[in-house]
Amino acid sequence: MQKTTIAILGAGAWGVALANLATANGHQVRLWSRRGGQTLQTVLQNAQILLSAISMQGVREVASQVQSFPLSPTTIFVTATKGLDPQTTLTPSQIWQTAFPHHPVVVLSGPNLSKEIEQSLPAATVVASQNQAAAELVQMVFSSPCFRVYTNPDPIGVELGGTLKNIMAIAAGVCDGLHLGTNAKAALVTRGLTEIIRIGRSWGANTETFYGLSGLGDLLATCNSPLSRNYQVGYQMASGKTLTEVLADLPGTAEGVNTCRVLLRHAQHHSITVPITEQVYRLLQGEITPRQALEELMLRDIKPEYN
Ligand SMILES: NC(=O)C1=CN([C@@H]2O[C@H](COP(=O)(O)OP(=O)(O)OC[C@H]3O[C@@H](n4cnc5c(N)ncnc54)[C@H](OP(=O)(O)O)[C@@H]3O)[C@@H](O)[C@H]2O)C=CC1
Ligand SMILES: O=C(CO)COP(=O)(O)O
Repeated sequence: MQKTTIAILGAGAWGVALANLATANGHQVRLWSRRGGQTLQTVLQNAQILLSAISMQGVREVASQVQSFPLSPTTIFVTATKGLDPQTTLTPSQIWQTAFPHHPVVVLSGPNLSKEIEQSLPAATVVASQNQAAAELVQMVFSSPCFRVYTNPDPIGVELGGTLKNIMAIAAGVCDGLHLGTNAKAALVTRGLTEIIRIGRSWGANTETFYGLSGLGDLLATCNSPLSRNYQVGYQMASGKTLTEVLADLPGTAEGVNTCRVLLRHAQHHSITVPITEQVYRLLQGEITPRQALEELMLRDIKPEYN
């Protein structure tokens, strides 16, 4: 295929892994981070694709910095961040689309623990956009024998799957840290998916998307792997550490901590029932212990499975 010039913003674990995938396919990749040597303007020059793998906390600020530089009108934006903006509850793709209303925006999300991808272990992901041609171009850029990329027409569903599973991964870490067994874990992950779908639908996402790679797929990966930082937050809190202690030693970003706070506000505002998110929130706030969170979930009013 034709070689593409790609600017990747964010040189953390995920930005570097994605840069390596595109470089291995022969594309010209420039990586930017606020600590790096190259200026943002240099990195953006002639970029056909601008991929953001910035942590949520920096997305709005970086999007506004990018607005001050000239870009080709056909530049495609790709967002790989899994979070929600604390001030606006916007998703990263909504932030990029608002800042660049005339450019195609593609969401890249899936069960993609970067440490495994760096080892060239096989993985699959999803690129989702309302602009099919843009999604197909990004699919070509990243596809390889060890990285299988699917397109999807539901960007908000794909993005929310990756974002909301981080809260469930914290809960799954607690479940494993307390040694509650396989039945408990299966119940938690399944009810977690129900909660994700309930929230996702209120955002206009398609239910079907959450049964795919970016929903169930990422939920399974993150809830079952000690490589997940979000899982580690829950696991280590269940072993008695405080959130501050866990975060002090955590390599990289655990977006679920911030997402949980933002989401709870959104759920309360829209009257959405989010029992797991609520308990994870209270645990992160230090209001309850992991055991109390478990009791709260087990002792809720009994009800039909679906309503
Ligand atoms: N790692 C993984 O397995 C995966 C991660 N993701 C998602 O990708 C995103 C990044 O994750 P990951 O790479 O692991 O995280 P890291 O913590 O490793 O890297 C975060 C990156 O964001 C940058 N950043 C943070 N805040 C700002 C800011 N205010 N302004 C500019 N840059 C900023 C950091 O810059 P600096 O180094 O200067 O601090 C760094 O380059 C997260 O949303 C995560 O959920 C998605 C899929 C897989
Ligand atoms: O999103 C991820 C895997 O798909 C990475 O999970 P963590 O951010 O919990 O490490």
